[in-house]
Amino acid sequence: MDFTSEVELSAITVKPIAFTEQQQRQEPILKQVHLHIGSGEWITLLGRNGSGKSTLAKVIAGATVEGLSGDVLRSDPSGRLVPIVMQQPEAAMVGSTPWEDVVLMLEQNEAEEERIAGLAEEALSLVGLGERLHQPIGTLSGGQKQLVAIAGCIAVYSPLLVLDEATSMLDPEASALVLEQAREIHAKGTTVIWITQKLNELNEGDRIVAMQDGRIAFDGTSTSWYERVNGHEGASVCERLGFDAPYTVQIAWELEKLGLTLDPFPIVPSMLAKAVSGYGSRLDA
Ligand SMILES: Nc1ncnc2c1ncn2[C@@H]1O[C@H](COP(=O)(O)OP(=O)(O)OP(=O)(O)O)[C@@H](O)[C@H]1O
Repeated sequence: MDFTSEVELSAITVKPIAFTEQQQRQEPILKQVHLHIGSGEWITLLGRNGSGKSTLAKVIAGATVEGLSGDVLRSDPSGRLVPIVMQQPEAAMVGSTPWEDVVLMLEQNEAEEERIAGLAEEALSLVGLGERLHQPIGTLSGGQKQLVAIAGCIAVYSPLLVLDEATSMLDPEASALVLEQAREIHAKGTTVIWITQKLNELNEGDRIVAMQDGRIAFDGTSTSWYERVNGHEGASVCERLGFDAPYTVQIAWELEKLGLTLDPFPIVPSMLAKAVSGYGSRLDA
């Protein structure tokens, strides 16, 4: 496939659909959103309930969004819709088994008929469902259903993958597995928009885009997301936007208060362990 997945949003505004007089007076769902998504980027899109994340995801995916104004530029000349992996994958599933579901998705995307069976099997094996190709969908766990949805995106070579709170209904183990699969697909070159409210899903080097009241309130690195201006409590963007930082970050902040600044700032437990052990060896020297 010879297309890339650059997306450029300029002055995007989405007004609520006016059903009632009260809704007519509502604030726009998205207000003057400007965003450039480069090919191969990983973007973690954060925001509280109702901040506009799903609406923005639909705009990025190229879905029809009523009340939309502004420019959406996609470098994919086919103009085809980007599949969105949702919170509840059942809603988008059409097949009765993982294999059937991915085959139907390939057919919808007009894949070459003789390649369909092989592509479906390959994509499902890639996400670890090679042994469950013909297991009834209803008997799969929530995490396995999400993996079927991801396999569908892999099979149709979507250049852009949008996952809208794909782990919100999953236990920690299944969440980690789904996130790991998305990270692997990204490592192979796919652009990924990972929508979440869980800060323990952030990683070093992620670009964070945070929504508040329909606007982009922050666009920067995961490190600057947690950076406390002059070390003051409550002065990070994370705290100002009302998010609870994970324990790793809270420990790093506590150490900062005691005068111990860790470099690089730890986002995940393994980084904290490494930073602390490095500090210990400096003390020994
Ligand atoms: N078609 C519509 N007409 C009127 N209001 C809408 C419409 N679609 C969404 N909204 C409102 O716009 C706001 C943003 O919705 P959106 O689903 O984008 O938020 P979100 O950040 O994804 O929330 P959540 O995390 O709860 O899924 C919400 O207050 C929602 O009720």
